[in-house]
Amino acid sequence: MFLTHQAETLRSELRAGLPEHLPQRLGVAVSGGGDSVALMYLLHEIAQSENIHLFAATVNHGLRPEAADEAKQVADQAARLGIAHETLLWQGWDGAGNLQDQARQARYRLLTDWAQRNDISAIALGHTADDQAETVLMRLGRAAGVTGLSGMPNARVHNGVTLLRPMLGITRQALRDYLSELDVGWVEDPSNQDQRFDRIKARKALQDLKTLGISAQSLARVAENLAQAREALARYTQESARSISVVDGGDVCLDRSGFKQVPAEIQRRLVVAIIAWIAGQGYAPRRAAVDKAVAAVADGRTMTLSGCLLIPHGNKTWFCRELNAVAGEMSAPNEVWDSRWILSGPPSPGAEVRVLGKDGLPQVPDWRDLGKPRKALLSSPAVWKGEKLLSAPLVAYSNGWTAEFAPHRPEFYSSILSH
Ligand SMILES: Nc1ncnc2c1ncn2[C@@H]1O[C@H](COP(=O)(O)OP(=O)(O)OP(=O)(O)O)[C@@H](O)[C@H]1O
Repeated sequence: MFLTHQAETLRSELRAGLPEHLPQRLGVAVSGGGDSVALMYLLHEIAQSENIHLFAATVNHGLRPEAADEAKQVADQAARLGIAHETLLWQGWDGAGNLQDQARQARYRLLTDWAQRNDISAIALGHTADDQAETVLMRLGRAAGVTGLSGMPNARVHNGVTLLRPMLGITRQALRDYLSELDVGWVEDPSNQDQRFDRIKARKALQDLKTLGISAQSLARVAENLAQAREALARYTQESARSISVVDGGDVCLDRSGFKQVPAEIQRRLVVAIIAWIAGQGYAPRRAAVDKAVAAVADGRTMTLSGCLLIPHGNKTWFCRELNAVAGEMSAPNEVWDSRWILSGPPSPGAEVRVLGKDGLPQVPDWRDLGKPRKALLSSPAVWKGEKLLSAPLVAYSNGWTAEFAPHRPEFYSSILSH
């Protein structure tokens, strides 16, 4: 295909937003809108010159009658480029929850499942500089910090698949101009005109901000700058964690006087990182709750937060799982318990993994000798047969059993860099 100077610039900007080494099989999510159609055409050029396979998918949410035709239009465009294309149908909405949110979650699930089925390790998405600028504007309204204002990340892993956003520096207009030049059509999503959505309001506000010299591109650059600052803060947090905390089994113990000496921003990041590591990413606490936790650590007070318990213990604060959060967790041996642990041992018919709890701890002979807070021990995983405790490997009562981290679970200090 003949490329004009402008198209060539776009292509190299897009390439710069992609990882240096592209996977052999790359996916592209194409809604049929101008951004993702342009992405498919540009990626097609790149895939040809770098000799990789490109695959495209469109999700039909089944919410608008025209959606099937739109998916067909993308399928035809893909076919003309020689790209394998699949339409993924969402049939899951049961009327519960927020429709936009449910549709979005379903879309990512369908796309990542599609990628896994086809051995595709990364999917490119068509978010643009305008989307990034709108995100930043909306987050300004929520008084976000460095992380929030760094906008959408250009890569993140979802359901085992890497989602790439290589066009965060490219404007929507440049992509539409490119398509017009190629004489390729696209669909305008009708929800774009709908004032109900904050994103659309942000889009309109951006028009007005132009008089102040604030453009989509400048806000997208702000996000990029802050993403670099976020990266630096994550490293600072990691270094602080290494010097003032130790990992004990699944718990993290933080030295109180060391904690008081690090800047407030790092204190908050430490607390968030510890909680995310212990309780899982789905438990991200709110800013006010994090501030309370920082104060609780500094003052040596007990607190519960997002499924974790913070317990002062000597000159440390012990972060562990909260008993109530895991009281109902049950799994078989060799399976994952609480998304964290795998307990394995000798064949024991009828054995199950449950929390040690108040019934189990008294059955462990020497738990007091461990010198750990009782409440931290209570929430440990244990192996039970009926009411009989077989093992509590994290409480030095193993009886031939071991407790290992679930395979996907990162080590604590490296998990800090993923925030
Ligand atoms: N129906 C769809 N089928 C395939 N891909 C889609 C679909 N909808 C959106 N996408 C992909 O997601 C990108 C962003 O689209 P859009 O901005 O509408 O989504 P969003 O819900 O705002 O995304 P996010 O919530 O992740 O910011 C598109 O450019 C495209 O790559």
